[in-house]
Amino acid sequence: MENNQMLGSMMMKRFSGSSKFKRICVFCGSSPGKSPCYQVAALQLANQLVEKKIDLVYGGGSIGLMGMVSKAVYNGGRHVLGVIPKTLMPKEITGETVGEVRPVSGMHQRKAEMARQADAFIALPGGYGTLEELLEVITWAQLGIHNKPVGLLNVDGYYNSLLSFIDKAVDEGFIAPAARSIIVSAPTAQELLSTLEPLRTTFQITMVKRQS
Ligand SMILES: CC(C)=CCNc1ncnc2c1ncn2[C@@H]1O[C@H](COP(=O)(O)O)[C@@H](O)[C@H]1O
Repeated sequence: MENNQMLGSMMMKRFSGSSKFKRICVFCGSSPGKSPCYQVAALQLANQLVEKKIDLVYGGGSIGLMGMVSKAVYNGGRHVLGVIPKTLMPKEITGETVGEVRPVSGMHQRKAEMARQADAFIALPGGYGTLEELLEVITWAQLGIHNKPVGLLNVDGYYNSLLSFIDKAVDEGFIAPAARSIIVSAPTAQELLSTLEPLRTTFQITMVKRQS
């Protein structure tokens, strides 16, 4: 496709409210969090995905914020893919899942499969599991293993201390300044998605230019 044709179709998609992203991987807490603001943010993200016709890939399970996002995206008519290690499949651990469930052999395979299936990543508030998943996709971006945008939904400043820590790591020479920009943060789902969209667009244009 010619560059100007491609730009035209991108503009059409932007005005029609749909997205360049087909499927986004969401990392989030298996707990709901204490403040209702986290659950509200999870539902707002789900609504944005539905509105922009974006499908969901996530860690499976119906508990906490994971359950809220997956149910809302599924009920909104989008495809939901839950990638679950066989050991976590018993319903008493992850609860009743919605949509398509893909069993994998372990936690490492799960992350690789979630990353393979998505064309961007978003982390909502969560605990160790969410942090581990987030940091891994950032590390993979730094190593050039993927070039998919990574967004942090910084609900009510939940991730302020993580962002300050990353800035300190840059100041202290442990993270390259260029690698700081891998992670994009915003306080609302709407802002985050509109910040992530052009990142992928820019990349695609670069790819087209390289190929032509
Ligand atoms: C035994 C137990 C605690 C089960 C929790 N059940 C779970 N079911 C599915 N995915 C999960 C579960 N716990 C953690 N994860 C993964 O780790 C993240 C959430 O971990 P956390 O709550 O932030 O730390 C999710 O994005 C998910 O991919």
